[in-house]
Formats: sequence, structure tokens, C-alpha cells
Amino acid sequence: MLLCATATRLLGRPVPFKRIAKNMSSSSAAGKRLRVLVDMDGVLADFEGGFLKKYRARYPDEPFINLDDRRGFWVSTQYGQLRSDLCEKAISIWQSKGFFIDLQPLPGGVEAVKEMARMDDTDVFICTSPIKHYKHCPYEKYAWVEKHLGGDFLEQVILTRDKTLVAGDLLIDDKPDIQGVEPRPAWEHILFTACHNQHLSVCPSQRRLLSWSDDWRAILDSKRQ
Ligand SMILES: Cc1cn([C@H]2C[C@H](O)[C@@H](COP(=O)(O)O)O2)c(=O)[nH]c1=O
Ligand SMILES: [Mg+2]
Repeated sequence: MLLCATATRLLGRPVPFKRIAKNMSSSSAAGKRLRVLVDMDGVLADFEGGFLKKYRARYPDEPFINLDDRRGFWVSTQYGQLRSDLCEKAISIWQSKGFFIDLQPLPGGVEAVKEMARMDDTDVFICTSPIKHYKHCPYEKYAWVEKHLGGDFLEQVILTRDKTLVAGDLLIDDKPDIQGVEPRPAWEHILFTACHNQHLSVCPSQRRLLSWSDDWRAILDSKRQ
């Protein structure tokens, strides 16, 4: 009880007991905790599948790109190359109400993140970039986390347009080039395989996670001291 009250006073707001207990054990443990940053779109949530379904429903007479033919991270760029006006039509899909909350979880992702969060000496954060059209996206990203990972997980959400500023040991992300103002981010980028990056040859030092059936536990273990 005293522990709870003290921590609450120090942090200026009520803190769930589970979280205080976890942080206490971290400061008393000899080893360093592992911090894992997990991207959302294309890693936990099926952005590409959700986009194609809604694009085809809204624009049934327009050409589209099968997921097997997707190349390059930016959907809008590839649609713009198909026909210039399709770039804006693509963007209209993820700017719409309901796009982000309706995304289906990618197989095994939610379970993997929940398991990571239960691991000793491990902190997991959802690190995701919102679109600048902010009317629906940031709200729906939080709502997605609550729906699929639970309300406690809202503490672990990091919304940022620049992931290089976030400190962590690992960043599991489907974007091949993650750039920002920090030239030397703290994390090792693990490239999560997606339809748009599966054909890319990346430099030999870059590690991939092929899916959530791949050995993500070994990747975490490789970073532990
Ligand atoms: C493909 C694509 C994505 N976006 C937006 C959608 C998401 O908010 C971010 C990607 O976030 P992540 O954290 O890197 O997964 O980018 C976009 O604006 N245009 C696109 O073509
Ligand atoms: Mg992504």
C-alpha cells in the first residue's frame, strides 16, 4: 500500500500495481532490461489487406494492384505510377473513418506481443507512425490496441512520425528504410517481411523476421546480455 502511494506521488498519477512491481524488479535486477519496439501497420495490423479490400469496394471499376505485385513501401506511390489520379484515391482510403480500427490482426502478432510482455526483463512498446490527416487515425490506433491487446497495453503505445528518436534494443518494422533526425538510432531494425518488401535484397547485416511464426524469441535472446 505504501509502495503504491509513494510511486503514485512520485509519478503524479495513479500507476497500475503490476507496472510498479515490474519496474521495481527491473531496478533491483543486475542485468539490463530488453526493450522491444513493435511496429503496428504491416507488422501487427494488416494494412495492405485492409487497404486493398476497402479500395476495391469504393472504386470497383478502377485498376488495382494485387498484393503479390506490390513493390515499394508506399502504396500511394505505386498506385500513382499505375495512373496519376489513383494516388489520391489510395490516400482517401486510409484517411477515412474506420480504416485503422477495422484492420485485421496479422497472424500470431497479438499473441507474440502478449508473450513478450510477460517475459522477464522485457519491455515491449507499440511504436507506430500516425498519418498527418489526424481526424481518425491516432484515435483508431489507440482503439485497435485496446481492442486486440487490452486496456493495460495503452501504456505501451508510442505514436511518432520519427522512430529514430525512440530508444530501444530492437525495432520490428516492415519499412525497409527507417530514417529521421537521429542518424544513429539506438535500436537494431529487424525487417518484418511484408508483400511490399519480400523481393528486396537487403544488406547482409540486416536481419529479417519472416512472419510471427519465425523465431522471434531467438532474436530477442540474441540481444540479451
Ligand atoms: C503504405 C502507406 C502508409 N502510409 C501511412 C500509414 C501509416 O500511418 C504509416 C506507416 O506507419 P508505420 O508505423 O511505418 O507502419 O504510413 C502512408 O501515408 N502512405 C502509404 O502509402
Ligand atoms: Mg509498418
